[in-house]
Amino acid sequence: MKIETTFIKNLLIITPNVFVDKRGYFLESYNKKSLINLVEDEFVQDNESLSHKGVLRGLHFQNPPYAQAKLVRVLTGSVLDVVVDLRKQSPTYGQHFKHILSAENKIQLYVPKGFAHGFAVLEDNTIFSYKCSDYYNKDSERAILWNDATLNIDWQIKNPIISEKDKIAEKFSNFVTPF
Ligand SMILES: Cc1cn([C@H]2C[C@H](O)[C@@H](COP(=O)(O)OP(=O)(O)O[C@H]3O[C@@H](C)C(=O)[C@@H](O)[C@H]3O)O2)c(=O)[nH]c1=O
Repeated sequence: MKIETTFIKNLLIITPNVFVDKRGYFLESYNKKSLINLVEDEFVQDNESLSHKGVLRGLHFQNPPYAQAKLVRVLTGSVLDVVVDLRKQSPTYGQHFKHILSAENKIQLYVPKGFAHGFAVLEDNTIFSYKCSDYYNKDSERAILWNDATLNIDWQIKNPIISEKDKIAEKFSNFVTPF
């Protein structure tokens, strides 16, 4: 497993070792010990979503004390994954990081607590899978507007398909971070 740091503190790119043989492949999708001292979260919930090409989900987070760290990956298809640093003491507060995650590259992102997370779907039948360090809590769900001008994110798709909830998400310009 290769673990790479990014320009945003504690945000990691994880590339698993893939063992290919005549049957197909094998990989360890999560190994707590390999991430020791880097990822201290205990993951308690696994989620999966299927999306069509052109879907955009995000930018989501849960308020403390229900904040979630996430370990995200793609099982089929591909996405542009985007995270925004919401930690007010962070030198990269308000900045975003993006990376292509695909069934082909098998890359995972470790997104600590204190980030908003979203993704734009680049292929039909994209299955997105992620581990979360806290349970879903409907009352603490928050969303920041994906196309807020202040964030200046190039999502690489035009006129995305988004949920009604995400259409009325908060503007980052009015946003007060809970982290
Ligand atoms: C996130 C979630 C949703 N749900 C339900 C609520 C709703 O009826 C349905 C669909 O939920 P949503 O529209 O919020 O799904 P979605 O827009 O895919 O939400 C997800 O987006 C990505 C970007 C994230 O980072 C995730 O943490 C999560 O917020 O599933 C759960 O039961 N458990 C969960 O953990």
